[in-house]
Amino acid sequence: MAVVSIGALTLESNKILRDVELAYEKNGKKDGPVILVCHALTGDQFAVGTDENPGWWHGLIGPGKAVDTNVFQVITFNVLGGCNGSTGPLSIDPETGDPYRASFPELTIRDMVRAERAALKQMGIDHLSAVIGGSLGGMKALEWGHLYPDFVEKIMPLAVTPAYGDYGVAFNHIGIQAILSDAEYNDGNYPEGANLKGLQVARMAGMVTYRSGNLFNQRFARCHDGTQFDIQSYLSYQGEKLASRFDPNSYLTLLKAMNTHDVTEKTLDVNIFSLSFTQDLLYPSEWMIPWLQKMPNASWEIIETDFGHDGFLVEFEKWGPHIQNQLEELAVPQLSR
Ligand SMILES: CC(=O)SCCNC(=O)CCNC(=O)[C@H](O)C(C)(C)COP(=O)(O)OP(=O)(O)OC[C@H]1O[C@@H](n2cnc3c(N)ncnc32)[C@H](O)[C@@H]1OP(=O)(O)O
Ligand SMILES: N[C@@H](CCO)C(=O)O
Repeated sequence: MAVVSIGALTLESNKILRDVELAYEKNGKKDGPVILVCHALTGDQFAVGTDENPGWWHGLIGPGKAVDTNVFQVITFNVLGGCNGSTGPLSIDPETGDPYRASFPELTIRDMVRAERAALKQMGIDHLSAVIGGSLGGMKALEWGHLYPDFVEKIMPLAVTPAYGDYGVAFNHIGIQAILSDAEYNDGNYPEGANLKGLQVARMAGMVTYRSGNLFNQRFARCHDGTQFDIQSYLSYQGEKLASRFDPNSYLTLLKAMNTHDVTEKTLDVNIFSLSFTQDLLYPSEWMIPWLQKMPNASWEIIETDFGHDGFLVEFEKWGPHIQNQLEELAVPQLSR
């Protein structure tokens, strides 16, 4: 696994996180202009992956695709606080020699972006052509524009709003309480192979906000197998799947970071192109667009979809061309095509 070490990081809380590492995936044209891609809550650094194991944006990024790896280098970090190789609750706390688990310090979206800025410096990268990300990744894209407007030419925050709304905080609260009240979670010290019902319920609650009522009604149509409705088995399946691949302490860390993010009162002096998705219950366009209208250099599109919030993970043919057009307008790639 590719990992970059950045040493100690002082967090917004003033706590110091020692021996910080970020795991990453890098693809595309060697020495080409750099695009940073930011994953969502349960994503990871494998945005592209391989043909055998495609990553979550395999349909968007690749040779001749909307994010053309014949032109650009594309880097994705596993987020600070994540559980796929970057420093997070599963990492060893140098103070104790044991994994942090529930003692991992609370993070902000800004801490995550500062860590990535340090990692890029370590990798010898001193300019980004674009930062693209959805959901939590969109919050990071906004934060890149806020913290480092001279380092990045264009930010593309997708399926996001300038802060996380009360509706999102409410569902995060349900998720957090479900995890904390699970005896198997054991205050963060859960045993290997534990059946983490709390994390499963948290994912089920989350799934209801990532899609739309219309999508569920079309897809499941009240079908019943004699024991339960299909939507029930679907949600249970999604809960089990997430609990088998994700660390609950990491999940808590990331939810809390999302809750506190807020650039509502900031003016981002950077080129912004944003996508909102219809029926997004968490990050509605009705909130994002009035904020974008106050920015000096912003444009946007609204994508019609029944997927709602998860629209940024599917139906690339609908919105990929907007991303491609935006990338073609960048200053540097014109020279390198
Ligand atoms: C930007 C980021 O980093 S986030 C991306 C990283 N996260 C992930 O990849 C995990 C989250 N994944 C997803 O959100 C989705 O898979 C998407 C958005 C990528 C695609 O969504 P969809 O194509 O609608 O598929 P969805 O995940 O809803 O459902 C399909 C799964 O449900 C199962 N399923 C469908 N109906 C039922 C049912 N009634 N009962 C039980 N299981 C069911 C399918 O068998 C399938 O299983 P599989 O995933 O093991 O193949
Ligand atoms: N499907 C997304 C939802 C949060 O944006 C994820 O699992 O990360």
